[in-house]
Amino acid sequence: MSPLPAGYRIVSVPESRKDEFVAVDHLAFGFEPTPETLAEVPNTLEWDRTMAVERADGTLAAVHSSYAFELPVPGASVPCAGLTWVGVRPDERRRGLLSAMIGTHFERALGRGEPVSALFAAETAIYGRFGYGSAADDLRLKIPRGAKLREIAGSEALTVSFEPVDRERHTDLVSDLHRRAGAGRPGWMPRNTAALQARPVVDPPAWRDGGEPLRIVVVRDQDGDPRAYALLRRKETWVDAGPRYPVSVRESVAVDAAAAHRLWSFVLDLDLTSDVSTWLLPTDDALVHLLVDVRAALPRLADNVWVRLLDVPAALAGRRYLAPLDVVLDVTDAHLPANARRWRLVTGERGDDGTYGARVEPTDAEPALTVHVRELGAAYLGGRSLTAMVTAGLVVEHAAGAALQAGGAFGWPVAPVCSWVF
Ligand SMILES: CC(=O)SCCNC(=O)CCNC(=O)[C@H](O)C(C)(C)COP(=O)(O)OP(=O)(O)OC[C@H]1O[C@@H](n2cnc3c(N)ncnc32)[C@H](O)[C@@H]1OP(=O)(O)O
Repeated sequence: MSPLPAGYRIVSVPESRKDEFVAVDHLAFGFEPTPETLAEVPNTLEWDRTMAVERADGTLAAVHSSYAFELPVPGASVPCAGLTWVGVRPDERRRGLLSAMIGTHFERALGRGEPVSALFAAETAIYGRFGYGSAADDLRLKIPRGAKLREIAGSEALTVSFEPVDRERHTDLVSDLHRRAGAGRPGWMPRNTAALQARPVVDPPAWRDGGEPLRIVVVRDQDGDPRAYALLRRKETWVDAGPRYPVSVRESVAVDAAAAHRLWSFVLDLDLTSDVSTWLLPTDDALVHLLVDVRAALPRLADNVWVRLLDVPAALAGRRYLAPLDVVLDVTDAHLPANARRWRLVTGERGDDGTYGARVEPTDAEPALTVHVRELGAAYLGGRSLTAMVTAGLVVEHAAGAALQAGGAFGWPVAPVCSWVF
């Protein structure tokens, strides 16, 4: 992708070089965890997927790693390299180190048979140039205490517990409910290792920003089975008019509407509090529909997961489509030339769930759409409209109506999101 400075080379990083690796990331991100935090937070790196740029003197100048994920996509899931821990020493910036690492990352992911890569972007300007497209938004709300919810039958019968988070007791509960609540949602990345499963329930004091230790609200049915949780903390705040504690929700999930109603009825009515801030909710979360006055919750969108199609035909054939489609796409991709050509995507028989699989083959036929691999990545999870991209001038439509038809097939009724940052 771009040559490294003379004497620099890309190397694998074994666990024995963990301290060197982590030190580069701390320099790049400008933070230094306390020994207490380091001891408490599990290291999630997969060492056979952890790489660095080494200088001629053997020291590390830049690092990255990836997770072996299975990315939920519309109606299916595909192997995915979850790019993470990208950092370049501040005194080595803008010399092409990231570009070289991205080249290695693509090559290794393709070698492992991963047709897709995904990431959370520290800054939005970084990854589009490498063909990653912003594929989902998440919703952030700041809901006034006591906000009214629409009534949902069955909510009253559910019980609620509120307790300190305990890693031993709550890891499995959170993992299991997270998986169940997100089933069928594109982008809902499973936390597939013990270290990743522990992440949501660890709570070193340095992460509390003056708030209380992490608490968990659990909603259970009459049999005692968990149906929803919220991980949250309150921050003691007194003003002349009285208590005004803000509540910050780290993660919340519910397996059905009654559980969501019971959960939010409780969280929105905690004593001493003034408002509840949510994080990384899907844009179609049940809460949006339950709130009587969603405007008062000051909804705000932020870019969520970014997706890069590494192997275009395998990636496009790896998901389902909402409508029959026969379309020729002229794909542009400056970094992975094997993708840069015309592809014919043809859907097959309608499946039992009403959706369609597809085969994707090279063709010389005239294209209906010219699309950069970045925009294809953005549309891949079904949450971005190809028609809107034509309107914005990012996708070129050669045949009238092609974007409407392809967009209808690529779209998906469940909004994509990843509920946690990897
Ligand atoms: C998935 C994740 O882990 S996200 C975390 C990313 N890490 C961080 O944000 C930590 C702090 N920043 C860094 O470590 C580095 O500055 C990085 C990783 C963002 C960039 O690394 P560099 O080695 O400087 O990038 P590199 O020199 O390869 O730049 C490639 C191109 O991207 C551009 N670029 C790189 N970073 C940025 C940025 N933050 N904003 C805008 N453009 C950028 C460069 O200008 C260059 O453009 P050009 O090709 O037109 O000349």
